[in-house]
Amino acid sequence: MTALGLEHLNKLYPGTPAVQDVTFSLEAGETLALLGPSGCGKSTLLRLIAGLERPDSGRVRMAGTDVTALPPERRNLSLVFQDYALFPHLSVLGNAAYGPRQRGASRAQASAQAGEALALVGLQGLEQRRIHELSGGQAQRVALARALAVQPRLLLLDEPLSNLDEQLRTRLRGDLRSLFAGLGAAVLLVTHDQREALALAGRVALMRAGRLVQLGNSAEVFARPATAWAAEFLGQPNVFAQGGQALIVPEQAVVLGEGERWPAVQQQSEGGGLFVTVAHALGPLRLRLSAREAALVEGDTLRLRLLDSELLSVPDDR
Ligand SMILES: Nc1ncnc2c1ncn2[C@@H]1O[C@H](COP(=O)(O)OP(=O)(O)OP(=O)(O)O)[C@@H](O)[C@H]1O
Repeated sequence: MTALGLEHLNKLYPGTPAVQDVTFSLEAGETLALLGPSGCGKSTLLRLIAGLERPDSGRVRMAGTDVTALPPERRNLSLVFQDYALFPHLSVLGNAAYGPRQRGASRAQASAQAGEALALVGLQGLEQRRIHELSGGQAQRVALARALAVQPRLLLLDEPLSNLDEQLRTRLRGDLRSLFAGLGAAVLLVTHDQREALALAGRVALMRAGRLVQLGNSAEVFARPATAWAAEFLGQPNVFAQGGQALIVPEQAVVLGEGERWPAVQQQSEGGGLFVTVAHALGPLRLRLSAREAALVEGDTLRLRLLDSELLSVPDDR
């Protein structure tokens, strides 16, 4: 079932088209990551979906119903903010029970739903703690539990792991993936971290200056960026302008140790491996070589061949 449908959404702030003609849909049980640079409109889009902002034009549908004119509390969704926005004066249980209470559940019913949600995120036993007695990762889980306690059909997460250190992010990423898989709700996750998008979401939507540039299966979007800008944003180092188009040279297109000999103009050791810039006819080709591949560098030259079948020709929109 389609949990969320966006149709030609537009939102203009004075001087800034924050969201432009965005259309896509999200199925129940699916996780989609919204990815893009700072200021591209990710949070605005989330706020439009949540009902915290009204679009200038376009429609938001949830489970087939037009909710464009409905306030946030009537949309059957939960939003987890970047800073969690927990209530410091309430206990962990109080925070998690807040949503169900707001929606009219009895005290006992709200506690039961909160308890279930806290168990889902692995916080049993901490129900009576205050927020300031928690670690960053635990606070993040309380925010999630608070969102889950109302059993929403749609879960919106705005950079949920951005305040955590790298180690904790990696651990929570794994937890979130299995949590989402068991939830049955549609999940829309805003991030600017590509690894997070890949780890958590089946599909990725790539946004630039208010517009969707590409939307598709996560692995597919990373393997086949639709444009030169998308390729560079996703971390492809080798994107060359070529007759109005752009040529992407992915790692798997480069065969080392055979073919023509090229100058290796810059070499920098890095953790056993080697970063090399090769002065190729296409332009400076940046390669990251393993220790074994680095042995193929002969003084200041390197032989390599490009596999035509692995090269991608895309519009140059940089
Ligand atoms: N209330 C507002 N009034 C005016 N302009 C705004 C407002 N909110 C956002 N903008 C502008 O709209 C654009 C999109 O902002 P938005 O916060 O949606 O981007 P974002 O992709 O979420 O960025 P970040 O990753 O930095 O959070 C930006 O240019 C921003 O400056």
